Parts: sequence; C-alpha cells; structure tokens
Amino acid sequence: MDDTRLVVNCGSSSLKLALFDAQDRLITSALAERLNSCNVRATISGKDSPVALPSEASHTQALEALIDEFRALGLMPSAPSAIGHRVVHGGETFRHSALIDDAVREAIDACSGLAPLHNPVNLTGIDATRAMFPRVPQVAVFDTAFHQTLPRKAFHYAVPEYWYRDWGVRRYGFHGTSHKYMAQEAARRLGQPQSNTSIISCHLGNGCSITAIRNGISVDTSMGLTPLEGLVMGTRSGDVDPGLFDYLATKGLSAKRVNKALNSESGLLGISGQTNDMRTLCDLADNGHEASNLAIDIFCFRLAKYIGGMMTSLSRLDALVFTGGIGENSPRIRQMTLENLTILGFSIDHEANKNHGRQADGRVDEKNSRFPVLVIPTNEELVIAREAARFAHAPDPA
Ligand SMILES: Nc1ncnc2c1ncn2[C@@H]1O[C@H](COP(=O)(O)OP(=O)(O)O)[C@@H](O)[C@H]1O
Ligand SMILES: CC(=O)OP(=O)(O)O
Ligand SMILES: [Mg+2]
Repeated sequence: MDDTRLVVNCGSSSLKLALFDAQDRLITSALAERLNSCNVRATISGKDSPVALPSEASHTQALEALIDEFRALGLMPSAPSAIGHRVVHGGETFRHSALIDDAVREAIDACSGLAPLHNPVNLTGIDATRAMFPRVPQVAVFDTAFHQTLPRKAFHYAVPEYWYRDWGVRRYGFHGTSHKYMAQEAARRLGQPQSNTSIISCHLGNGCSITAIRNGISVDTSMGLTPLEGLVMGTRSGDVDPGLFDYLATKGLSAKRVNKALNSESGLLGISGQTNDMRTLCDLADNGHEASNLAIDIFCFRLAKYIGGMMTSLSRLDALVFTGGIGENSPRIRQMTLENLTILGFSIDHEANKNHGRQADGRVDEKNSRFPVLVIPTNEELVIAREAARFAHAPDPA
C-alpha cells in the first residue's frame, strides 16, 4: 500500500473517481455517465477510447471496471491508502467527516429520507469499495458538514417547532466541500488568515448555492432541507411559493409530481424550454431565443438578490467568489449578476472578467469596486482526498 488516495463521487446516474498522490497531486480521474441505461459511457481523463462497460452497467460494475483500468494503466497500486466518499446528506449527525464503519454506514442510511436521490446511491459506492478493499480505511465527507455551524436564526424555518424537533425539518445546506475550499483559497489569494477573512461564495454548477462565510465559518447558505431551495439551477426551480403545491393540486398534480417537476423540469430548462446547460443557453440567447434570454436574466437576478441578502450575515466583505462550471467559465453571468448590484458598489473589470481572472489571484473587480471579486476553480475532489487522509486514522475530531 502506498499513499495514493481514491475519491469516489456517486451521483444519481454518474460516477466520478479521482486518484491523488501523497503530495495531493491529481494522478488521474475518470467519469462514468448514464449508468443503468443502455447509453452508459466511461472515460479516463486524457484517454481517447472509452472504457468498455456492460450495457446498463450499474455503479458497482463501473467502479470495478474503472479501478481495473487504473491498475492496468499502472496508475494505481493494488490498494489505495484511503478512500474518500462524497456523501450528500449527513443531517445533524455529522459535523465533520467520519471514518466509515457499520454504525456510520447505518447513520448515513438513516439520513436517506432527507436526500432520497443522493444518499442511497452514495451508499452504493461505499458498499462497493468496502467489499473491494476491506482493509482500506474509508471516509465519508459530507456536503452538509461545513454548514453545521449555521446559527439557529439562519437554519430555522418559520414553521411549527415540532417539525424541526420531531422530524429534522431545518435548513442543512449543501456543496459544503466546495464552499470550504473557497474559504481557504480566497484567504490564501488575499494573503489573509482564513480565521480573519469573510467571503460570499457562489457555487454555480448544475446545482447552485451561495454561502456567507465569516472568518472561515459558514453562517448562512441558500440550500435548505434539500438541495432544491435557493438559486435558480439547471433543472431545479430554487425558491418558489410553497402555496403552489395546493394550487397545483386543483389542477390534478400530486405533491410528488410537483416535487419532481421542481427538481427535474424547472430552472434553466423549465424557463427556456430547451436546455439545462448554461453554455448552450447563452448560444441560444445570442441567436435571438427569447426564452433562453429570460432564463439567463432570471438566473442572474435571483443570484444578485441572494448576494445582497448574504451580506446581512457579515460585518465585512473581503471577497465575492465565483466557482463551479458556470461561475468559473461564464464572464457574461458574472457581469450580468454584478450589474444588478451596482447599488452595493460592485464593479467589474471587463478585460480581467473575459480572461476569467486567470492571473494568479483570480481577481476580476475594477479598481474602484467597493469589494474584491474573485474567480476560483473549485476542487471538491481534493478536499475529499485531504479529508480522507486526515480521518483515515483519526475518527474523532476535537
Ligand atoms: N463557458 C461556459 N459558459 C457558460 N456556462 C458554462 C461554460 N462552461 C461550463 N458551463 C456550465 O457549467 C454547468 C456545469 O457545471 P459543473 O460544475 O461542471 O456541473 P456539476 O454540478 O455537474 O459538477 C453547465 O451549465 C455548463 O453549461
Ligand atoms: C447537493 C447538490 O446539489 O449537488 P449537485 O450540485 O452535485 O447536484
Ligand atoms: Mg462539479
């Protein structure tokens, strides 16, 4: 065994793997998509030909095939030193990452009711690698853990108290590994200690969320009980009036049906009627497609409103940070969002913004901007690999 760590991220229909060496350098990564369908496809980064998988391959089959391929390519030792798993929901049980044993597995399973689309499939990955590597320590890294510091006023909904007490209805927040990485990276780039740096982190990928981080600690976030609340996302609505459940019942739609539509048929896809992919949406808007233009407008307006709202939790703002596929790669979204916020004194440097802030500090704000604005590529896999090393032999953090 050497110090290679394996990172496993099981999504509803995809599997992402990454291998890191002892110096936290990425050795290789792999992606299997459209699992359990007849269109499965698996690739290893930098390799042209896909990895052969059986038709309708499961997560477990894809995991085994990709690990065999890593070994065949000489990229991986017979067993990694530790395995880190992304787990979406840790409820209030997990404030930190956890070394996985039967009790931790059971506790993750117990959170499945709060994330039925995510936790069961995360457990599939955990079960598969525990069977493959029974002697290797496995660590669960939770999306929710970083947000367990939220003050009660930020996590408590204005609903009957017993909903929280008896059923755990509260705001949990997600994308914690990404927001945590933003807090570290922003502080490093600003040359300040994290313990004295306050930022607003905008993670804009397929799922989108925003977090206010005061001195390295999450103090408010946009996602809630589930990853549906908050910003407009690829296929998720973000905030809506909960009264629509009752109204749509009069149109014959069950709560289950409405929930599915809000998760899978809404957001950029729902408004545009075309796509959940921001890049395609921008192309459509450039070609005069009105509904795509509207989707982009609504996305940026909601994000700007949330940025304004997040400032309520901070006494000082050291940087506004953009990350995730959209946040890192779309100058247009950053510009349109900040144009909605000129009243707060944000101002963007158009050249630096077009260049995606690719200079070392990633800054895209203009000299006279009241606040720094940074573009920072996220690296959730690296955070998980670091946590895997840290918790592999240290189950109980102080
Ligand atoms: N150049 C770009 N301009 C606009 N959007 C982009 C660009 N590159 C990537 N994106 C968008 O990023 C989103 C995917 O983000 P990503 O963080 O990769 O997703 P995931 O949450 O699945 O990891 C998609 O909407 C994609 O269109
Ligand atoms: C929790 C969540 O929204 O994750 P993702 O962005 O991967 O969909
Ligand atoms: Mg991502």
